[in-house]
Amino acid sequence: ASETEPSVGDLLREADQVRTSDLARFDALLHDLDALAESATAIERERVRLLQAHRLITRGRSEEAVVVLRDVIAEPAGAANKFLAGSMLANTHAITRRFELALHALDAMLAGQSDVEDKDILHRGLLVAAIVYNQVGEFRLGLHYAERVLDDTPLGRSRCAAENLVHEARNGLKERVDVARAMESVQVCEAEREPILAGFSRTYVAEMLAEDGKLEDAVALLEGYLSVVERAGYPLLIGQYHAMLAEHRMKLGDIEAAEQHARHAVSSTSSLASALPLVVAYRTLYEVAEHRQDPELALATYRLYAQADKAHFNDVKSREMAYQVVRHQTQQQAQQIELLNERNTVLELQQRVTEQRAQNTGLIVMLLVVLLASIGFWAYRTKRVQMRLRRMAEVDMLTGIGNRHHFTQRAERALAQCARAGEDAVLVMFDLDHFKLINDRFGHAAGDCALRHVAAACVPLCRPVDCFGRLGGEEFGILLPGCDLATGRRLAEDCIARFAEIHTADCGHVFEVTASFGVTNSAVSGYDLTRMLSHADRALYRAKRGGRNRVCVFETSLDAVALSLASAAMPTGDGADPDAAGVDAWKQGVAVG
Ligand SMILES: Nc1nc2c(ncn2[C@@H]2O[C@H](COP(=O)(O)OP(=O)(O)OP(=O)(O)O)[C@@H](O)[C@H]2O)c(=O)[nH]1
Repeated sequence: ASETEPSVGDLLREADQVRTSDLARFDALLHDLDALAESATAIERERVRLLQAHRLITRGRSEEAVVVLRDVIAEPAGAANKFLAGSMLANTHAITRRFELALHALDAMLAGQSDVEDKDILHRGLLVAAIVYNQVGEFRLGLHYAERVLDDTPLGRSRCAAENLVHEARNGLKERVDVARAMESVQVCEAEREPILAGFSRTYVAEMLAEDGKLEDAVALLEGYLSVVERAGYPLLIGQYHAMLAEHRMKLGDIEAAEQHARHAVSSTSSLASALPLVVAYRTLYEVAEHRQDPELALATYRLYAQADKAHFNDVKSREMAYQVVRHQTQQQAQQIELLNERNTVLELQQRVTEQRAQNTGLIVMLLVVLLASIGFWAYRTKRVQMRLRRMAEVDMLTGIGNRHHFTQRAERALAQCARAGEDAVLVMFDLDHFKLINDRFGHAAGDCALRHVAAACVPLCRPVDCFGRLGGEEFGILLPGCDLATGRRLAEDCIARFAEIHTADCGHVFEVTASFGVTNSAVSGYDLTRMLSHADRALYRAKRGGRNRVCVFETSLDAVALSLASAAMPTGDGADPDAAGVDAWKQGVAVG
């Protein structure tokens, strides 16, 4: 059964075809479509609504139709439906002579034309545009839209309608209508069974014939078709045929026929107070009365002619005015939109400026951060270099303890502090025993290794306030501020004990490391470092002489001999410490010996 049953699409197509020609069938189809609403798509259901609106229009219920059409335009299921609804709305307003509304509807409809793919629907809209623009006297626009339809070389009814609209527009523009083309469109319209449109096409041909002085031909053409036009039953067209015939007959001197046609024209268009045929008909009747020298009738018909002419003129002007009003409104709207757009642009620019400013601030902050980071980095690098340089200047690279220069500085400061505080300070000085032998036997690297062991063994015995340094070669010094002689001696003995525990296997050879110690304190030697060093050195020398690997405390009675011997052997320089100079000379003598 489903194979024979027509689909919603089929029914829609048929309803569309018969909507103007067969109202009974159209109603039946709408009824069927209503029943099939469930199986229809949203677009199809909407198309049914548009057909229902069409039925309302044909029954004179245009107000209700307008509500439906506006509804579809506001929320369409598809672009084509929106366009179709727009064209129907414009047409409805034009039929009810609300040209401003019609023009607004057209503007809205034409804005969506590029979205319409269905050519038939597009042509329907463009034809409505041509009709409305011709009606409001904008024949250029009428011509444009009618020709756009013809550009697509449409068939049948669309071509017939478009051709007629082209002729109407050219006529309105006072341009010549192409007679051959008008005759061709007559045939197209007749083939489409559109007697009214074919009839209008003939009026354009007749007009051109009359313009060329071929009045008889024009009359023959119009009269030959008059019965067909009368059967078609469109009052305006019937009126126009009779009015034209009346005018031409009058010119040909056929007064009786002219009067008859004029009266027919009046009777068929009497309900259309502003129709042009009425004007022509009354004018002919007036001319007939004049011709018959009937002043009373002439005056009466002239009055009617003047009235009809005024009504027609007013009608034309009001339609033209509608166009101007709408254009003005549209322009105003466009200006308002432009104004708003400009305002938006200003706001956008302002926002961009604000953003740019924020961006710039961010950039500056970033630059500052980068700058601070690099300054910080360079400060850190410089500090590190400084620290390295300082360490290099203060530390003995072989043993890692303070060098002689640093030892001297720290020890002098500590001694000055002890002097101020009236505290004792003790200096321990030691020299490795037979170090030359170690070097000679095991090599210089083994000697270096032994020096590192010795320094490392002493470090844990010193307090942070003690000054421990390598005075040169294999000679070391430890200054203990705030300590007495006994403490110094104990420290020296602890050192001896620790040296005895040194394992030199990691130096490549196993050998013993011992040292000889000389100790003095500030109570005996004073707070002068050079003097203390000198005294400690002398005690150390005694320790060497006494058999090495031992501690000797400076004693003036024992060590003064050496001092005076050294003083005598060594000439003293300007301001030189006699004690210190003596020790060095003496030492040199020992080394030589
Ligand atoms: N490996 C090494 N040897 C050094 C270093 N500084 C000095 N010497 C050596 O230490 C030796 C010191 O020898 P001397 O002053 O004769 O004294 P000694 O051999 O220790 O004998 P006494 O002091 O009398 O016990 C010299 O041979 C120097 O070359 C050093 O940094 N590394």
